[in-house]
Amino acid sequence: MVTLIKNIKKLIQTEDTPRKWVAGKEMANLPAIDNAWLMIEDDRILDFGTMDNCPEPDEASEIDVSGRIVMPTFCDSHTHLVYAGSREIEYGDKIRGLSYEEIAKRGGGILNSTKLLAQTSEDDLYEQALERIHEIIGFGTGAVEIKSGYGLDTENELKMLRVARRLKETTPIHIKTTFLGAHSIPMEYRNDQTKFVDKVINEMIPAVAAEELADYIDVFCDKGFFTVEDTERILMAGMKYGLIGKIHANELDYSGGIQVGVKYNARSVDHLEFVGPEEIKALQGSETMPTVLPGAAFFLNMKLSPVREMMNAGLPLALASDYNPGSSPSGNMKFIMSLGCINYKMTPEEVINATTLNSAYAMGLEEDLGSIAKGKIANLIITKPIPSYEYLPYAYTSHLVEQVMLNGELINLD
Ligand SMILES: N=CN[C@@H](CCC(=O)O)C(=O)O
Ligand SMILES: [Zn+2]
Repeated sequence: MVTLIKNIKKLIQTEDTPRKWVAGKEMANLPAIDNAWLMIEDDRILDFGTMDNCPEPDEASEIDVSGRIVMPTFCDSHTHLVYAGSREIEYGDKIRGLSYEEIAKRGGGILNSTKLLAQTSEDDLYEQALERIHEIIGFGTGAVEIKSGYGLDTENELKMLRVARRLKETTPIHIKTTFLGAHSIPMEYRNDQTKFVDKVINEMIPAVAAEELADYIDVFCDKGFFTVEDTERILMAGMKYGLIGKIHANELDYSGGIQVGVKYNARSVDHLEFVGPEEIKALQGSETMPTVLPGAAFFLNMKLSPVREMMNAGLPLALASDYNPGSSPSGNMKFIMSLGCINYKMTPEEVINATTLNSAYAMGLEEDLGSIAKGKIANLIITKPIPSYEYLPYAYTSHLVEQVMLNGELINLD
């Protein structure tokens, strides 16, 4: 089946030669074509160009999008969107002055979600997560990474990852899964953290691998959570089963998480509030995507990651939502772009690069998604009529996504 999208006001993030990512000063450039057409065959992009050269295929369904911008869907490379219930009670505690770490020390935070998850059936968990998947597709997300990490025992970690697999089988969004058994230390292991790490390595990882439930392996390598040594052991164990690293690093301190991630060739290191010259040096020349989570820093009112320093040092940068019940209860990537612009002083071009091509790389999907290029999967956002692409992060609470196409098919967003 051929589809021709005509009269596109601006087609953005176009590519003639495929790039794996955009780095440093290049992030300020956003390739685009004014007054464009885009042709799709089945689920892939066939070709694109300017309207003065628009093809007239015999049999094609045509979509006229006058006044609208077309761009690749967002790739959200860091979420925890399979979770049970919510944590708005803690939200009140935070407002009254407790820090994220203090709440965690008391057995709240992640462990609250662990308790709820254990009481929730797999079917119920699936229904809750499915609603979030529909929500984020409506926001224009076409690919999402989903972590486990609220199970913290083998049975419940598997439950989370089976739900993620079922979402992959039953929805059109592209899903990558990450095993995050080392997300928090359960209360009963607080006096013997090594024993818990042993359990992750000897029991959980083999069980996850036996069912082929994960693409990546993650560790919360930070102050009060897992050490560099723990992280190193878990990464090595996961890599034996073909799992690639994707590390929670340097959210709460200079944890060494970035260095250990790079050492084991992690796909990404994420959060990155605490980044100095040594961390930047470690990332330079590596294949690891620095990924910042503006939603979590905003919601927890944290120190901001030095993104300008990283980009000035020639690094690429991705942004993701971190959709989760504790530190970022939103998967709205357009709002993430706005936070990137407002709080981190990134330009609209930089945030679009960070939420499309670079975040596709951060989840291993850059060959298929993240830009408008011949042969890539036709995952597209068609905006409402808007004056410019800068208007997207600028109008920070307006819903500007009119249609979403996934795998060449328009999605019913009702
Ligand atoms: N920082 C660690 N993990 C999550 C938070 C999970 C939670 O609080 O439920 C994050 O990425 O922000
Ligand atoms: Zn996270």
